Amino acid sequence: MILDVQGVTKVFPGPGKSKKIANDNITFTINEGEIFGLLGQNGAGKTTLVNQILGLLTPDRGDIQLLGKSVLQSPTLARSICSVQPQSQVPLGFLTPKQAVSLIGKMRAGKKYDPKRLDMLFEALDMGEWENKEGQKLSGGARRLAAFCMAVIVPGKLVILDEPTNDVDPVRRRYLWQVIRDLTNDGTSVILVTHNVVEAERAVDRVAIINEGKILTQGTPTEVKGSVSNQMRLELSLAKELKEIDIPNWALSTHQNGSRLFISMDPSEVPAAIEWAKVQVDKGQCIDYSLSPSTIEDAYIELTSKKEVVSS
Ligand SMILES: Nc1ncnc2c1ncn2[C@@H]1O[C@H](COP(=O)(O)OP(=O)(O)OP(=O)(O)O)[C@@H](O)[C@H]1O
Repeated sequence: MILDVQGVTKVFPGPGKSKKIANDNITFTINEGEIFGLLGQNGAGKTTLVNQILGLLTPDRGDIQLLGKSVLQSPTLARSICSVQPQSQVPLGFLTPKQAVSLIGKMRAGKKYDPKRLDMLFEALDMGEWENKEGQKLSGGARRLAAFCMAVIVPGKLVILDEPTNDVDPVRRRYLWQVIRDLTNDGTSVILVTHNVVEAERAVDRVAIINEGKILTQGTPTEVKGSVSNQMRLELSLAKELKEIDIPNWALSTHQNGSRLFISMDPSEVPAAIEWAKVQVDKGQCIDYSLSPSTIEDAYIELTSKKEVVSS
């Protein structure tokens, strides 16, 4: 086991005399070679948790062990075991991605630094057009990829990636997921912090959904899908001017996000759902629709809207 988080609680002072429980009795473990997703909305408590794993914050209760040693007793432990890509952009200034990544590589590995790994990473992520450009002149996506390479040029046993695909184009996202998966082949473990549940579903071995400081559920994507795993979902793009839409009685649950309406149903209702969706398009109520098996996003919405503990 690479990481063992047991009952971690972190409370911050809030406005006045109030308190903010950022992490509430969080427990999970990560095995060698595993990609573990930490999913949660803004303010769920993900960064607070990561900062405690890195020894940058001390838990009020609980313990965190890296490779069997407590981070609390040895706050500098994380430096030798973890590498991190932070959520915020890394300022490259006048450095080119190549200079920045090789600098980090030499700092971490010293004489053992192998420049061939940089070439391999840049090639795998198709970074040729940016590698010798000044960092401050690069797009957000290019800088994000450079920051990823800085984190993994000499990867620790645990690599923590906070929203690594933000601003990255869809083609390079795919390359990035492949590089992340390749990292695990030699036993490196990865924590992927994200709000992008759909992407996470494809990439992770196990996942925990965190909401208001608590882990609501954790397991493989299939386990986490749980109750929704046998459902289908209809997604509608509603017409802009639409105020209300009558929800059909076969709907098991609905969720609206801006102009996107999601309706879950039993698979036996698929013909009725298609018929109903066509009528909505004909009436101009919606622009288009799609039907798919329920995803981890549906489970996430169901869990976080109930705001109750399902398992831990
Ligand atoms: N130093 C602090 N002092 C007071 N409150 C804090 C502090 N750091 C975090 N919080 C609060 O704790 C809660 C969890 O914050 P955290 O940054 O861990 O969430 P997050 O899941 O990482 O969010 P995001 O996805 O937006 O980065 C939030 O309500 C936040 O306002």
